[in-house]
Amino acid sequence: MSTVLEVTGGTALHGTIVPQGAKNEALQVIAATLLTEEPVTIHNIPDIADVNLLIEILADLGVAVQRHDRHSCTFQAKTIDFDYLKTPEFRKKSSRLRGIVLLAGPLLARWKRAIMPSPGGDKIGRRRLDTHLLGLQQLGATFRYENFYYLLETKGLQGNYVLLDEPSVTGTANLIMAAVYAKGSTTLYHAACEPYVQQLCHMLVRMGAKISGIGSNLLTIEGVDQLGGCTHHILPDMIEIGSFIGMAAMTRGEIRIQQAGVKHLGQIPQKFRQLGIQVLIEGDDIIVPRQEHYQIQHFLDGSIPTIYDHPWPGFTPDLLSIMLVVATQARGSVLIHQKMFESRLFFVDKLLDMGARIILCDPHRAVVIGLDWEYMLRGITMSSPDIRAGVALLIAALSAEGTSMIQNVEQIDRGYESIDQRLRALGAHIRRIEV
Ligand SMILES: CC(=O)N[C@H]1[C@@H](OP(=O)(O)OP(=O)(O)OC[C@H]2O[C@@H](n3ccc(=O)[nH]c3=O)[C@H](O)[C@@H]2O)O[C@H](CO)[C@@H](O)[C@@H]1O
Ligand SMILES: C=C(OP(=O)(O)O)C(=O)O
Repeated sequence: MSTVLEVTGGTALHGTIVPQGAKNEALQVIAATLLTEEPVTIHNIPDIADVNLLIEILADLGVAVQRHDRHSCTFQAKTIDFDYLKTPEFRKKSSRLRGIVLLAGPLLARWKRAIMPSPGGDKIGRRRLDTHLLGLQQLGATFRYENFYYLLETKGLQGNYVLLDEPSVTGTANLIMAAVYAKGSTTLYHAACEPYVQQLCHMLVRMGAKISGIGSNLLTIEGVDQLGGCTHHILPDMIEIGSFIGMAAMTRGEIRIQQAGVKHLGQIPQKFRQLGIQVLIEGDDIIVPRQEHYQIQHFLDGSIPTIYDHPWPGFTPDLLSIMLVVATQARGSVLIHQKMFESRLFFVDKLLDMGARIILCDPHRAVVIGLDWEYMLRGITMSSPDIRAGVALLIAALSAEGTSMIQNVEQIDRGYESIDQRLRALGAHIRRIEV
């Protein structure tokens, strides 16, 4: 048995939707609950497969997890069952989750040893862990590869100056969580500074950590002896918000995205505007009004625009697949350049089958020549290769004429909460079927 989404496209989406809490923030802050023996309560946790799996793994490790409702939990990490980290069960679970790498920093900081297994997550190209391991080494850890994991140990972490190899998001989070207990002062330069890393820092400060430079790529952390409990609220998921903007445009509908955390969205609204989509801001809501056509904006010199990813405050790589699919019905052409990951654009083959005009130049670049509704995409059967390509295909299916079947829905469920149910409330013809 497998789950398939059956989508009959061509219906404009209408109504109001509230974004879920951010997946990538949730993974960081839930891992950070390991840093204290006191209770930490987290609100606005998205009810999605990846986050639920991390919570399950913490419970397996011996953390007391109390669920208050679908989106709130209290975690209390008094002790940890280290033997569990070497079991086949842990190996199996960790191989389904990228966020598992986030346990290394807190475990090392509090218990002086940790395991970093070969993580799961999206298969979207090489995803190296050098920044994590070399950074932790500079804070006084040793590491060696054993079987399916890196074993990290320390006699006591020591503050240091660490110039990160690249501004890795989870790498920065790991180093911050290790440095809060390192002796003396740590400087992290070339650090990732996206809102979810900032949120982690704010939470740690509320727990008693001393961190300055939050929001910049230069963080200074003065080690402390102990952290206490706190309450934390997760931001809205910016990738989900971008996905809803794309759905509104591609179905020629009108959507209000409520409580979107507008000031944390960085370049996202302006990049959609570059595709010609109206993105209106009203208080903390985003409104995408109905538009018959959207015209891609040229660069000032009149040249064809490029939309590419870049570490924050640049444009997130996780929305490029969505920009690409939205461009298929724009007026004009755009080059989509996915710089960070080399296997994320292959899903365009399915869009070609649906009738889109795209030239895949190489694994990183695709030129999209917008159809401007000269004709609609056609519904087909397709498989979701990764979480964001999966949603891009879902957007294409919602826009297309006829019925599409999207297989491998587990990929979408990793990061989007009850997506079929929530889209039905906006008028989509979508149902989840077991085949
Ligand atoms: C669980 C989680 O939080 N996952 C996110 C996190 O993954 P993750 O933390 O794993 O991603 P990293 O930030 O480490 O980098 C992702 C990839 O981009 C490459 N790279 C990174 C920085 C850079 O300046 N140049 C460059 O090429 C890296 O080599 C790596 O292959 O950040 C990624 C980049 O925003 C997002 O796609 C993931 O959704
Ligand atoms: C790449 C992503 O997720 P992960 O890092 O969890 O694989 C993503 O969220 O787009």
